[in-house]
Amino acid sequence: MKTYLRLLSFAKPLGRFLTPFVLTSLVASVFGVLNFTLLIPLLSILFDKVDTKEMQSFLSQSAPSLTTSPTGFFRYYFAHVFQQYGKVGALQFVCIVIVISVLLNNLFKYLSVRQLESFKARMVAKLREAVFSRTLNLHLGFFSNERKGNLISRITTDVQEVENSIANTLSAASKEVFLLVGYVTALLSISVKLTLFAIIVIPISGGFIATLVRRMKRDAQEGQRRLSSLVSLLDETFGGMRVVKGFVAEGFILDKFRNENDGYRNAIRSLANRRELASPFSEVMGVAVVAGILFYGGSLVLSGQSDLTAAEFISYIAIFSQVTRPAKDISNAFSGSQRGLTSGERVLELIDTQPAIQDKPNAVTLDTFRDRISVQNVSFAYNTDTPVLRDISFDLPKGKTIALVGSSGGGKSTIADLIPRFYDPTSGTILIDGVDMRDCTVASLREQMGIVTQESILFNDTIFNNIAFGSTATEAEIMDAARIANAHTFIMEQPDGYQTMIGDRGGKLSGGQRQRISIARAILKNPPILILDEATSALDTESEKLVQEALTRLMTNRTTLVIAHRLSTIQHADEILVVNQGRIVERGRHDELLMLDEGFYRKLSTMQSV
Ligand SMILES: Nc1ncnc2c1ncn2[C@@H]1O[C@H](COP(=O)(O)OP(=O)(O)OP(=O)(O)O)[C@@H](O)[C@H]1O
Repeated sequence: MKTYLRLLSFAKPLGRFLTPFVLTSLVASVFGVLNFTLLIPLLSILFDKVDTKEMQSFLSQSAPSLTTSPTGFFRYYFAHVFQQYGKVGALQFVCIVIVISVLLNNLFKYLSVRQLESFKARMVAKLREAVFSRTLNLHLGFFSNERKGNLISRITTDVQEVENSIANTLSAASKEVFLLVGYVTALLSISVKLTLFAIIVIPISGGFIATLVRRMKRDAQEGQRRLSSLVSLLDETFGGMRVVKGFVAEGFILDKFRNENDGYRNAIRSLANRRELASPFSEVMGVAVVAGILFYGGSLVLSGQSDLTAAEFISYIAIFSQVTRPAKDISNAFSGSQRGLTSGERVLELIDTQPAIQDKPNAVTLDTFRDRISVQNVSFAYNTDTPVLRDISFDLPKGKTIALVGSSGGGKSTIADLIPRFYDPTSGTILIDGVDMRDCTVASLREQMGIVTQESILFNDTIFNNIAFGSTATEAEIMDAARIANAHTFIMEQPDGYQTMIGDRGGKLSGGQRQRISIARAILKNPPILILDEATSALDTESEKLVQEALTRLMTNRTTLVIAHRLSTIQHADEILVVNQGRIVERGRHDELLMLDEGFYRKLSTMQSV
């Protein structure tokens, strides 16, 4: 119930949608109930014997109001018509009333469905936006621990599932609830005793349905888990198609796919079986209850213990048989909603995840970078107790370049990730212009920085928009940035120039071109501090030269922390930190480090033959 209410609250303001929906559904069900409540007694009067006493008593009354008793209202006029126009006229009256009532019933049903549809669409759109916006604001570490496919399926299929089942359930249940209330009121007005008997008998089926629902929830959870794995597998496969083909790994991938697909199929089959079981079960129970009422009530009428007339009893049974349909629909809707509820819980869980990196209540805004970044005795561990960085200290003064080098897995990228606060140190502090970074707003801190990573992060959009990346830069500014990044020439050679679409993740461009677009983006942002993960190793000599040139221009007059893979590119760095197994093992300028006998840097340089 809590999950339901939270999901519904996304469609705020609820009153704007629910009030007209409730009103139209209510009117629709009044007309729906009216048909059945009127039909049999009136026809029985016509075709059976004319209950003149009843007619007389109706006619002696002043006309009852439609709101206090719709049946009384119509019976009164029926009696009138009957007296004035005879049986055929009265029959005509009944038929006209029924047609009008069905017409109004359907008109209001349509109006209520329209309200519900707009409510549903609003709820789902808001929910999807809320979950995406929360995900965007989560800390980077969250994304290393969570599979991408799992996140994608929460934002797409799970939200869809909420729409399909919860909103549809709400629609079915709410409409049927009014109908049910209408029928039960009609039943109570005919016989309280019989209705109480029915109310006692009906909940017997409740226990069975509850067990079934619990099992369905388990199946739904398993199904969603399998579907997430499938989406992850698709994402990984399509993202790495070149490798899959190069390693002739299609069979291996297909086996993995089959495994997840079969798991999903089994969960869904079991869920569907149980859902299908719920329906016939409630139908049989419904019929059994009707038979029970027929026997119990019929015995009372036949033995004269009840003051119900035969017409009233038949009318009661006719209405009661109608009760089972909305009751069954409500029970079906409830069992069918389990999948949507499971999905809803997955979506809400993501919405409730708190980012590990967020602004403190009185965080200060950094307007500019004036002096230096000081990393002081910093240690860091990811999710385990084993530290990845131990006691790291260095200063990055304004306008200087510090390079990080060392063996793979030593901790260079981790150090670079601490500067824009992608992670916070486990111990130690990082100061920017003397202020602890944790006391600054995350956005203003990151505003001071430009990041160029090994992997160019590009979107399936135009080159122009990929360079602008949300900024309101003019065409001239974008072109200037592209020129400095050595990208203008190749961009102009593209079929649509700056308006060329570059495909998923920039797939229609070469590696070097992608990097130069990333560099142009950083040049356009023009941040005082630059964090650079050099990725020249994957490029050919010509491309490398262009990229290196672009990087050198980007670094001019900036404060730079660069992760260097080739020592040739950092010979002029102001300080080089050699990182090994999470510690800074050597530090100094290029020439100084080369002088160290048995030094780590010296060994690296021999390996790269600088
Ligand atoms: N998200 C993560 N979760 C857990 N451990 C991680 C994570 N990222 C990196 N590590 C571990 O931290 C250590 C340091 O990794 P890091 O990427 O900082 O090294 P690196 O020096 O940049 O390596 P390379 O030069 O190969 O990129 C490695 O042992 C790595 O396995």
